[in-house]
Amino acid sequence: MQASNALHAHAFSREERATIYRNMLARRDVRSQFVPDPVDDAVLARILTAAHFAPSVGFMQPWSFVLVRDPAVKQRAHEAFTQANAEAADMFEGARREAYKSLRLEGILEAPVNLCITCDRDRDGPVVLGRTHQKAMDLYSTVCAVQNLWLAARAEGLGVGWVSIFHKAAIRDILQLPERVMPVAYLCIGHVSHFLDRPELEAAGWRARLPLDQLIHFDCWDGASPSGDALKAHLREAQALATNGCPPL
Ligand SMILES: Cc1cc2c(cc1C)N(C[C@H](O)[C@H](O)[C@H](O)COP(=O)(O)O)c1[nH]c(=O)[nH]c(=O)c1N2
Repeated sequence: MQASNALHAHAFSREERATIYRNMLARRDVRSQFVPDPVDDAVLARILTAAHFAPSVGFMQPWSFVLVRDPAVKQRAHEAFTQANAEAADMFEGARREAYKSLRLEGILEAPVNLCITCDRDRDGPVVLGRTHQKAMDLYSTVCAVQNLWLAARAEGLGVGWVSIFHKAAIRDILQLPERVMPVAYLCIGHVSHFLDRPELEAAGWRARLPLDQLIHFDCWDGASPSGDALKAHLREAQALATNGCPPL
């Protein structure tokens, strides 16, 4: 009993854990459900703070945040999306192309706030602890900041939609980013009429969520584990709960 108490000493309470999992399960990529109500600066400050407290390689904190509220800038971003999206549609064949064209893949003009999260590739000089052998670690760190913001926004009742169908050069040009600064995520942010209970691409029949138990490997890619079946049973159970929006507790 003592050992068990010690094991759980640092865990959040069951209720708190349920809330954290609910946050992750209820987060959605939002494109069509934005409403025009403005986003309060205090709320924006909170979700940006969540982003800023993300992990980063060597504590590099390579991110910056370009907040876009000017309709003219949004308009330019939307035009850049429209051009890239037409090119994207042509990359798919036949029925898949038609299906692609029917998808809504951005909410740039409707979302009251657009936010580009960038990565300054030189922020801590040429040699960064933890990034010595894999230069992309600064980009991965920036994506951690994106995810923090996305989850905090969901907790605040704000929708976030990530738009990546752009030529990077177009976003760079529109936002006048310096050469060393990479646009990592262009996000549309705002209050929503509602949140969908599953991914829009799943609901549209574009792609289904994969079974997690088939994505687990033991010790190496083709490895088997004597206790693997037990873990896989837990995974199936947890995924079934999560699929129904229930915290897997
Ligand atoms: C790096 C990256 C880039 C994009 C996305 C996500 C990520 C992580 N997603 C959102 C994506 O389609 C969505 O996350 C999945 O379909 C799963 O849905 P939920 O996020 O769970 O609602 C996305 N969605 C979209 O409509 N247009 C886009 O350009 C992109 N780009």
